[in-house]
Amino acid sequence: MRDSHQPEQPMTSPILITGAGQRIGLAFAKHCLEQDLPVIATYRTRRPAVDELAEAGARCLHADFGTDQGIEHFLNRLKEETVTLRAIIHNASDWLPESPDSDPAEVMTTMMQIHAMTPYRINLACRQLLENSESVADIVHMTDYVVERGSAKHIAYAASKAALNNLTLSFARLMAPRVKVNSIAPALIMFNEGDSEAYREKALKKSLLGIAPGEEAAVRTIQFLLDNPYITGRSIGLDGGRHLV
Ligand SMILES: NC(=O)C1=CN([C@@H]2O[C@H](COP(=O)(O)OP(=O)(O)OC[C@H]3O[C@@H](n4cnc5c(N)ncnc54)[C@H](OP(=O)(O)O)[C@@H]3O)[C@@H](O)[C@H]2O)C=CC1
Ligand SMILES: Nc1nc2c(c(=O)[nH]1)N=C([C@H](O)[C@@H](O)CO)CN2
Repeated sequence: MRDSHQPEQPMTSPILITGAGQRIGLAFAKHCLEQDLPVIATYRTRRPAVDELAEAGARCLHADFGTDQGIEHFLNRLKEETVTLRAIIHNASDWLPESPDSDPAEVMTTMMQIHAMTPYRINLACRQLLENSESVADIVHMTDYVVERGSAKHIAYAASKAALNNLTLSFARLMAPRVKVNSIAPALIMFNEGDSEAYREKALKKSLLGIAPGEEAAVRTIQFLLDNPYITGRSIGLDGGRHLV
């Protein structure tokens, strides 16, 4: 029972992480929970890792951003959960390649839906929640190094990440000074199951540092942006010097 003479403790606004069911999103959610920071995590596929997040205190919301209805449903659920947000980490993503049997219109539509429409709609809908934060709030867009160079095999993916990077510029202007908005543009961070040895060897050679650093490199970069009071409208290249190879 709180002593009535104690000053009202400022509420700690939750951090929203999309696509937190695995890999980088999951790692950042765990990082926040380890610091006793409240987390709202979205997942599309219910895995044991999501159960573990919930057991650790995260509020886990199902969200499939593949349709406008899915975004709308998520936003309605989010607003039932909180009236304030410390940060939004737009991490949810699908790395769709073009392939001979894929429909180009479907690939582009899906990529723009997840990487541009979803962050766009969530940012606009959550502006007041972010401004209600007890401290300056953050939006972090997880883009990709290919924003700078394009991609031969993930053309629509690269274009959608470039759109996301442009949202960083617009939302940084719109939401200052109560909200900072930045991109993180990773190159290879971690491999996927099933990546062949030949692919791994080739991929590692694409950067100066020649490593796949793992989730922690992304976790530290997100935290760096949340901790820094004077960076907004910028893209942080998390790419091992790939741009110089
Ligand atoms: N890993 C890397 O080396 C690199 C990563 N990045 C970027 O960093 C971020 C994190 O990467 P990584 O951890 O590998 O990401 P993942 O490929 O593991 O994807 C993260 C999550 O996105 C979710 N997701 C995909 N489609 C949808 C959808 N339609 N609706 C809701 N959620 C969806 C998936 O949910 P579920 O599994 O629950 O279905 C998945 O768990 C991404 O934005 C990625 O583009 C950029 C460059 C390199
Ligand atoms: N959603 C995802 N996006 C990306 C992934 C991934 O696994 N999921 N992986 C990459 C590659 O690591 C690429 O950077 C290697 O050059 C890119 N985007």
